[in-house]
Amino acid sequence: MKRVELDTKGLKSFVQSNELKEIAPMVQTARDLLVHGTGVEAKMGDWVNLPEEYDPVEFDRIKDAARDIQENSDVLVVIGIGGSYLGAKMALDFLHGSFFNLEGTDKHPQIFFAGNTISPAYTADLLRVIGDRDFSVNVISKSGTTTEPAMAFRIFKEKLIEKYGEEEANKRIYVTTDAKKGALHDEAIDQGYTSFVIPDGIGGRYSVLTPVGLLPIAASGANIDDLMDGAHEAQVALKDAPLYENDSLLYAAFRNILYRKGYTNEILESYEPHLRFLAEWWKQLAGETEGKNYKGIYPSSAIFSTDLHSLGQYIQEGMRNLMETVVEIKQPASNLGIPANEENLDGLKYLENTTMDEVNKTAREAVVIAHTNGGVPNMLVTAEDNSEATLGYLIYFFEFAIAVSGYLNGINPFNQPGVEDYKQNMFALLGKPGYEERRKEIQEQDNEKFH
Ligand SMILES: O=P(O)(O)OC[C@H]1O[C@H](O)[C@H](O)[C@@H](O)[C@@H]1O
Repeated sequence: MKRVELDTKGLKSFVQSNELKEIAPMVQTARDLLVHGTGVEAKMGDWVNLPEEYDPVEFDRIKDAARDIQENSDVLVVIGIGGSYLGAKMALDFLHGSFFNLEGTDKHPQIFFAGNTISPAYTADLLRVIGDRDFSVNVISKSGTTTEPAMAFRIFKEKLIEKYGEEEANKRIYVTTDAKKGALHDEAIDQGYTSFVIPDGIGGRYSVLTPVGLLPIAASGANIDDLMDGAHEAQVALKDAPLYENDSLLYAAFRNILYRKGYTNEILESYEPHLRFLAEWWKQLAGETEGKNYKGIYPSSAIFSTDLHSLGQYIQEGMRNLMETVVEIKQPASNLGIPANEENLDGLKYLENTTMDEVNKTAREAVVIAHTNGGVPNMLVTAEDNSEATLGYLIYFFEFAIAVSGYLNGINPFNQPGVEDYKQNMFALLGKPGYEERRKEIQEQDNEKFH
């Protein structure tokens, strides 16, 4: 068994073999563009070989920094947004479960995330939760100029300086940013912050296996050597294997066959709440890679069985433009039996010889039958366990499939021009110097009323 496998039983009545045969050569071509670096913006495909090309010296520096943080901090605040946030958060939840921060141990700090919102309430709440405890900050921004993390960095840097004075505060600031340019890069040089590099050839949503994810993951006590080994296992298994022996390529092929048949929304689901952020990370990876030229599968997510009680009605009987991809952990970190109860007032006696995991997996089987019968095609991605190696493999599996999907649909998988519009408007409305013209345009638009 590979660490991650694709099960397509839930596609039987939706996809014909000839359709897979028809798309096969196009999928192989898209993969070749990615792997041979001949596709558009190929320079951003360095993550493909990252598991065997990452810098071992910086990797050891990350582990050293993680140890320092574990020794001198009760809290680590990770400041970043988008690809500079979601990968680390996803990994911590996947590896450590839903209550990592509440299981206070002296082995690792609590790890909180800031700078992924402009909410003063969220930020003030976090400042209050930290209180007067010892803390460090890892500020992450590839561009070094994104507004949300920059605002949060000012706030948490001020708190560090108030608590420790500038010299000690500077020792508690870890920067992950561009190797050569950007406001964060320049400040790190000026102030002597410990800093790590986001490689030029790896964009934010593909950067979780760079220092962007590795420092927070290492600080949590997880084994980043195993993480990279798992990603390397995936690179060996997936990079060159032909379509029919390549579950990542098959996932790309099937989701695109379904997309072309009108299933334009993909819901990534899990029956494990601690995989909620796996879907959040995947939504940026898929949505920001594919949503271009007014095309692309819209990525959404759900946690079952919880959301079967809220979204179940729509999925069963709403518009038939949905496909579902369930991510399931074969060997969950824990399992529980159903306690015996003589009175059996709840009628659960029939479950007393099963475990919660058996019931959870049976629920998934039952839901797939109901939803496929209702006209919703289903795929199942099975991950062996919630180990670092399996997570590394899973990250590579999805990054590879989504980038191939992008090339398959003739778009640039590595840019994100569409995120600039709102930023220009925000800067104009906030009165940022240089945006006066844009501000005037917006005000003129405002004056146009329906007649
Ligand atoms: O890492 P940064 O440069 O701060 O960018 C953080 C995020 O913001 C950008 O607007 C893009 O939407 C994302 O692709 C990126 O991950």
